[in-house]
This record gives sequence, C-alpha cells and structure tokens, in this order.
Amino acid sequence: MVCSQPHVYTAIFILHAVKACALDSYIAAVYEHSVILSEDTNIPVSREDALMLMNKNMDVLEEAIKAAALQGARIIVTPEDGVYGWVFTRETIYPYLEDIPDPQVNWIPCTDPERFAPAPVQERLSCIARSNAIFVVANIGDKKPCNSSDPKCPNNGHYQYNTDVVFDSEGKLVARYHKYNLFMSETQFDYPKEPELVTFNTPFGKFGLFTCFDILFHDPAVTLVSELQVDTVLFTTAWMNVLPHLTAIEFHSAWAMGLGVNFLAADTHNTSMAMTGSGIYAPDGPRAFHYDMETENGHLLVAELSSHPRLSPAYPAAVNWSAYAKSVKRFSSDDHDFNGIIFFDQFTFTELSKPEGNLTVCQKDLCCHLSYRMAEKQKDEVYVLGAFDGLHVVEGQYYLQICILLKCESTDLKTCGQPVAIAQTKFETFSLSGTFGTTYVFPEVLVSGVQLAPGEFQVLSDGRLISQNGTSKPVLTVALFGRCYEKDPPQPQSTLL
Ligand SMILES: CC(C)(CO)[C@@H](O)C(=O)NCCC(=O)NCCS
Repeated sequence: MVCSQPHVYTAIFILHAVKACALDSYIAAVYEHSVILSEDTNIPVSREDALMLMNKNMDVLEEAIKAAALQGARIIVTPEDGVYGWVFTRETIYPYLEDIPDPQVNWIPCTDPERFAPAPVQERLSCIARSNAIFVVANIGDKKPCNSSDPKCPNNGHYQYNTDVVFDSEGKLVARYHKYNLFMSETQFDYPKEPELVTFNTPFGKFGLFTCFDILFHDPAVTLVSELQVDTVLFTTAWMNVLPHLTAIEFHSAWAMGLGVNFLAADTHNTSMAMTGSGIYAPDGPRAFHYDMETENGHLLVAELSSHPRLSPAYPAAVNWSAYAKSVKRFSSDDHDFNGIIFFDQFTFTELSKPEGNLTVCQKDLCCHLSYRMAEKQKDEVYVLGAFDGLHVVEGQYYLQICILLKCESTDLKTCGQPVAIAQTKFETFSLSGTFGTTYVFPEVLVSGVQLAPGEFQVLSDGRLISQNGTSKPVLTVALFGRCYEKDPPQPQSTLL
C-alpha cells in the first residue's frame, strides 16, 4: 500500500495507517542492561522472591523501553538473562520460569492475563509493549510439563528452556524461540529437540531470532538468513568478550556484514564477566554500538535501519571469498614463520617487520595475504599476520579458518595472540584476503579502545577486506573469520535424536 501524507486523515485512521503501511526504514533500539542479580543462586528461592527480582529488572527495562519509544523506536531488544540474571542449577532457576504458549494461540497477556496459568512476567512485558506501542524482545525462561510416558522427561517433570519472546506493539505474543546451542555452563536448561526457525513479519521487514552462542553455528542462525530471508536478526546475548577476535561488537557486526542482514544485538552488562558490547548493525557497517568496561551502567542505543537491507538477493553469494587470494602467488616466504596461540588455537604467524609490505602466511589449506602501509612504524609495537585452519575445541567445538592481522601484547613475539585493548599504530591502507574453503566468512575490524570503525573499510566481490584510507584510530585486529560448518563434529544436542 502507498504511504500517504498523514494530515488528510483523522487521528484514529493515522494510527491504523501507520500500522499497515509498508516502511522503507524504521528506528530500532537495543538496551544493554546491567542485570540485577539474585544474592545466592545456589539456594532455591520462593516464586514471590523470584518475581520480586524479575520485577526489579523489568523496572529498569521499562524505563529504557519508554525512552526508546519516545525516540520513535518501533522495536527494542533486551539482553539474554536480562530478567533474572544467571542461575546455575535446574532447581534454582525453576521459580523464575513460566509456561510460554505457542504464539499461534494469539494471546495478548496484558488484556487477557487469566487465559492460561498466571504468567506475571509475560503479562508485564506485554503491557510494557502495549502501553508504549513498541515491539519488545526479551529473554525469559519457559517450562513445559512432561511425564514418565516420555523417557527423556527430566526428573522434576519439566523441560526448561532458555527462551526469547517478542510482544508486538499491541502486546500480543508474536514469537517464541528456544535457544538451540546452549553454552557450556547452562546446565539449568534443556536442549530443544530441533532447531526452531522463528520469524515474524512487520510493516518494516521480516524478523528472525536466535540467542547468544547460536551465532557460532549453522542452525538456526544461517538458515534464517539464507533460506527464510529475514531482513533483521534479533539477538539476545550474555557475551563474554574474548580479544582479539571474539569480542561482542566485533564478531556480531562481522556476522551482519558477512551474511548481509541487519542485526540488533543486546548484551548484558557485567564488567567482571567481560560482558559488554551491544549494537545496531547493518550489512555495510554499524549504525550504533556500545562497549564500556569502565562503568556498571546500562545503555540505550537507537538508530535508523533500512527495512529491506539485503544489497541484492544474491548477497552474500555475490562475494567470492577466495577469488583474489587464489589468483595470486605467495607474497613472501615462510622463512620467519612462528607459532602462537589465540584463544587456545595454534596459529601460524609472520611479523610485519617493515612499515609497508606484502606478506603471506599459510596453515594447512588456508593461505592469507596482506598488503599494508603503516603511517609510522612504532618501535614499541609489533604486528603479525596469522593463519588458522582447524577445529576449535575449548568452550564448544567448531571448525574455523581465520586470517588475522593483530597487534601483539608486547614486543616479545611470544605474546602475539594475547588480549590487548590499546594501540598506537595507524595503517594508511590494508588489504587482507585468504584461500577460504567456505562461503561463510565474517569480516572484522577492531580499533584501539575496543571500538568499531564504521564506514572505514569494505569487502570487495573478490573477497578482499580493504581499507583504502585506513581507519581513523590505530588498529587492534583486522580479520576474516571463516566458519566451515560442514567440518563441525556432532554437537551435544545431537545425542537427543
Ligand atoms: C566468545 C565465547 C563464545 C568464547 O567461548 C564465549 O566467551 C561466549 O561469550 N559465549 C556465549 C555465551 C553464552 O551463550 N552465554 C549465555 C549463558 S552464560
């Protein structure tokens, strides 16, 4: 339908028109919430105490949601574990759970709270969405009763799921997603039997959702984009940052660019667990991001996004990630290669010993090429080019191919790959490419202070990650993070089948 000028309509009709009218762009919000944690998560609490804690968190979320709506946001994402924090056993999380129905039941908890068993958390979230006329995405816990006729039924007679819910601007439950790739410590939750592909349509595009550790795996994350063609991914997370290549803002923005979708990422904020890093990311770069290891404050981000951002239907297939790298010969010999560790993985490194140059480093099937020019080579800073082609096995098992340019923690080459957050060296230009055996490659650029560099780099169709004029801040990491999903070993949940 055509979007006419509102002034010719009555107020009520305007509301209706706004709802039905297809929009080319919309305002999105994410809230990085500093979760109020319960005092002791090893002792079971009463339902009343659980509700008290959840209401304290929802008090804060409500203020953020109000502020977002006042700035015109149509949708807001709040973080994983944002309502109850982290609770460590099946028993101690139980009082926080509610039975969350399939959205097909067409339920507005705010106006019909008695329809199912009491569900004060869903009721409150629904009312917040409704009274502020904004879509609200939250992460809460679902419980589903089962009995002995089901041999897999857990001892307490309930399946327990880490769950994302979405309430639309009238407060209706429109989406429910059970996290499929649980992170190692989430023993309080069960794996759903199948990965769920959860989407919903709005006048501002098609949305899909998944949670935290899901982002490292093919299902449901990649399928939502490549097959169900969502425009925007809604992502709740409690991400523990790992430098140099798995920091929240860095990896999540790279996923958006690699798969060519909008990505709304809301992280919990807890500096003692290195949890910070939320953003509103478009395929061509971040629109807003937040990283703060200095304070314990929450933070609201609001930015405008295109409703249908996919650059072309063929994107990212339009990028041949290995075309350039396979078309050139080695830039340099392996004479000075050495080994080093990044997050438990053994990389092959070579040093950027000159202020400018062309380097190649290889490991197994992966060769990485770098052309670069530094503004000035600093005596007290060392950069290396690294390659990794192998199975990562710590905190989950997933097969990686990575090309990476990074600053070493000190001038001692033994420290290359260790976390470092500050740099002085500016690059006037760089071009990184690799002979990837996968089409899933996520381009990362991280600069001094653990910040992003919107608009200061791009990916060419031949697979080069380039910065023509360099980044305005000194470089920490430039990487092509490749995932070879077909080489992954069986995942923990596969034993359920
Ligand atoms: C970066 C990574 C993957 C390295 O192992 C790890 O530090 C990370 O943030 N994992 C995802 C965390 C997650 O699912 N949290 C929810 C429950 S606590």
